[in-house]
Amino acid sequence: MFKIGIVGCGAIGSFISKKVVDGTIKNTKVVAIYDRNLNKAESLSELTGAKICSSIDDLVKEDLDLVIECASIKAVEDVAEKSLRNKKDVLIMSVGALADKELFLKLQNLAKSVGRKIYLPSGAIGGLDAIKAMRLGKINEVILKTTKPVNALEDALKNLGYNLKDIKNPVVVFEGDVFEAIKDFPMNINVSVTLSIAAEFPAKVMIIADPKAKLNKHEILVKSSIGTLKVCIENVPFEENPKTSALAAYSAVRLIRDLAEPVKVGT
Ligand SMILES: NC(=O)C1=CN([C@@H]2O[C@H](COP(=O)(O)OP(=O)(O)OC[C@H]3O[C@@H](n4cnc5c(N)ncnc54)[C@H](OP(=O)(O)O)[C@@H]3O)[C@@H](O)[C@H]2O)C=CC1
Ligand SMILES: O=C([O-])CC(=O)C(=O)O
Repeated sequence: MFKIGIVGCGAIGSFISKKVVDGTIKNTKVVAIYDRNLNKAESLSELTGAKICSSIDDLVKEDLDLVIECASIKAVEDVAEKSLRNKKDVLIMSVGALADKELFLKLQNLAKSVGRKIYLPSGAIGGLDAIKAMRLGKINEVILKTTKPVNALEDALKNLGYNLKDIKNPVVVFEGDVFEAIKDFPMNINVSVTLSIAAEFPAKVMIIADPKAKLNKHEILVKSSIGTLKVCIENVPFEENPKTSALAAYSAVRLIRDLAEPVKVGT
């Protein structure tokens, strides 16, 4: 039995748990969970039978094969470092944290020294298999254009001083590099950091708030010496958390399921 622990019992944590319980992820058990919101941890515990831990320290001491971070950028350092130090592999959803190069290198070196893995799912985007192969040539440009409904960007837009009622037409609310993008939109643009890590090249990012949009759209352009990649993905958002595309959770489920598969398809 493959034993997992989950930090963050929101949209993604709940979805992964459901897929363990319904057998989509086979031979797996959710053993331990932690969320700063006890109510959310309690409903996931009812579903999975998992132990509710009182802290991240508590959770990483359990007998686990994999710890899944699906909480927030701020939680990543603690979850990943403590999981690795306790000899557990870790899957990170809040990949935006790794825009901090020092943190990225620290975790990478730690994983190497303890012989464990850090998994970064493709999340809400696609095409990373091709981009990783292109990286073996020369990458010249990486662009991500993300269009989301206004409510999906609500928290970040309010912090940036936008009055949401004034947005009547699609408006460019951000244009700049990946490092600034994730600072301004920490809950919306983790994918720009995943893309940049796969390409080993900092993405240029544009974010558009569209009051008529119903889907989270990510358009990727990568130019390289091997060829040009264009990917456009239009994701259905989660009802419980419209900031998050359902594909992000499906991507994590697929990654966990594939860990046990004898055949690996895609780069
Ligand atoms: N890689 C990718 O492609 C994608 C990544 N994401 C990221 O994945 C993460 C999970 O997303 P999602 O499930 O939709 O988020 P939710 O907000 O639905 O769930 C996150 C849960 O984690 C809790 N939480 C947040 N910080 C901590 C902490 N430090 N310790 C313990 N619990 C914490 C939250 O509590 P509270 O309610 O109190 O905040 C909430 O219950 C987010 O960081 C999101 O930005 C999302 C989409 C795509
Ligand atoms: O789910 C999405 O469409 C992307 C997202 O929120 C993120 O990358 O943070």
